[in-house]
This record gives sequence, structure tokens and C-alpha cells, in this order.
Amino acid sequence: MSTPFHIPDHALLRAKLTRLRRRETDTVTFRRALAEVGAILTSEALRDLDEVETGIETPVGPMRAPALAAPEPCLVAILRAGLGLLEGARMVLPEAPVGHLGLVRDEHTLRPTEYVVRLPRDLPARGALVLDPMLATGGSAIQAIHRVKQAGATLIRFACVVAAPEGLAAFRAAHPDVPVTAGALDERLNEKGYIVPGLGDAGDRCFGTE
Ligand SMILES: O=P(O)(O)OC[C@H]1O[C@H](OP(=O)(O)OP(=O)(O)O)[C@H](O)[C@@H]1O
Ligand SMILES: O=c1cc[nH]c(=O)[nH]1
Ligand SMILES: [Mg+2]
Repeated sequence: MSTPFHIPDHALLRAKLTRLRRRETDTVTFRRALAEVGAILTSEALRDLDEVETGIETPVGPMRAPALAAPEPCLVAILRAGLGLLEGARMVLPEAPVGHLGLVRDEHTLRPTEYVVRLPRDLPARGALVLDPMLATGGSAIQAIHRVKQAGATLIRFACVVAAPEGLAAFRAAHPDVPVTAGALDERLNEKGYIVPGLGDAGDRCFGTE
């Protein structure tokens, strides 16, 4: 099986991504755009959730109407930058339980170190959408999905804003069963492991710590 990879064809998504990429975008604008992109990517990543038909009454009369067949999936944010996407994701799924995975990449080895694991109890029953703006070498996302699987989830999806070909290939090799929804697939990684052209350090830009 090969990981399904989907870039939504949406003018708003592209325009908001351009805002995120601009060097001069300030922290407030960056954070707002990241949340908006989080809402769009969450909707797109979950567009194929199972539905059932149910009988309802509108103010005008009865009808058969679609509803979700199962409780909403959990949202899992990879700290820190995933918190920016989470803000928008929760607008779309306000009732979803939220998990946090703290991962930070060593700037020399580019390997992630885990510093927080806090996952919802009903992850196995609900499944999860894991959120991180950047899929660079793929190390952080691969580790995060590993943790979510370890916690018992089988139905897992991953959403990111920008992916690098290197990271996508590594992710596909590690988790071929996990579909990826992304805002864009960029050219490559540079010698420091940053995505080119990318948008810089998503965590620093979101939290004003540059
Ligand atoms: O695919 P990778 O090579 O693992 O790189 C991607 C990771 O790097 C960034 O996090 P960072 O380590 O900078 O932590 P932060 O969000 O706290 O800034 C980003 O948010 C991803 O989690
Ligand atoms: O380009 C990149 C790569 C990793 N992490 C980021 O925040 N940006
Ligand atoms: Mg960072």
C-alpha cells in the first residue's frame, strides 16, 4: 500500500499559504492564517468520514439527512507549531478530544526528541487526525504517528501545510497506511533541514520566538 497524498485544489488555501510564506508576515497575521489553513486542511483530510442517513425535522418539515456514522476523530497536535493548526481544526471539530505530542528537532542531527505525550483515552475508538505544519525530514511526524499507533489507534490521518519530497518519502515508507493531506509539496530541504522555499520556522513564526 502507498500513502494517499492529497493537495486540496482550493484558491483560499493557496492564498493563505502565500501569506504564511511571505517573510514580512508578522506573528499575529501568521497565527491567524495558520489557524485558517488548519480549518481548511481538517475539513479536507476528513472529507471521507463515514456517514449515515437519519430522520430529522426542519422547521418546515421532515427529511432524511446525513450525519456522521461515528464520533469525531481525535485531534493530535505536534508541539509547538501544530498548536497553530489546532486552533482552526477545533473550529471544525469542536467536540473532538485533543492530544498533545511535544517533539523538538535537534538542529544538528535533525532527529526529534520527545518531551510530552498526552493522548486521549478514546484514541483507539475514534482514530486521529495528527497536525503539524511542516513535514521536513519526516522524523517528527513519523515518531508522532508511531506514538498514536502505540496508543491503539488504527484509523489515522496526517495533515501538514508544507511537505518536502524527502519527508514525504520517509513518511510513506514508515506509515504507508496513513493518508497525508498537505497545502503544498515544495522543492527540497536545504543543508539545515529547512524546507525550500517553505515558510521558515513555523514554531518561531507562530509564537514570536524568532
Ligand atoms: O520533519 P522534521 O525534520 O522532523 O521537521 C519538522 C518539525 O520541525 C518543526 O518543529 P521544531 O522541532 O522546530 O519544534 P517547534 O515546533 O517547537 O518549533 C516542525 O513543526 C515539525 O514538528
Ligand atoms: O522548514 C522547516 C523545517 C522544519 N521545521 C520548520 O519549522 N520549518
Ligand atoms: Mg521550530
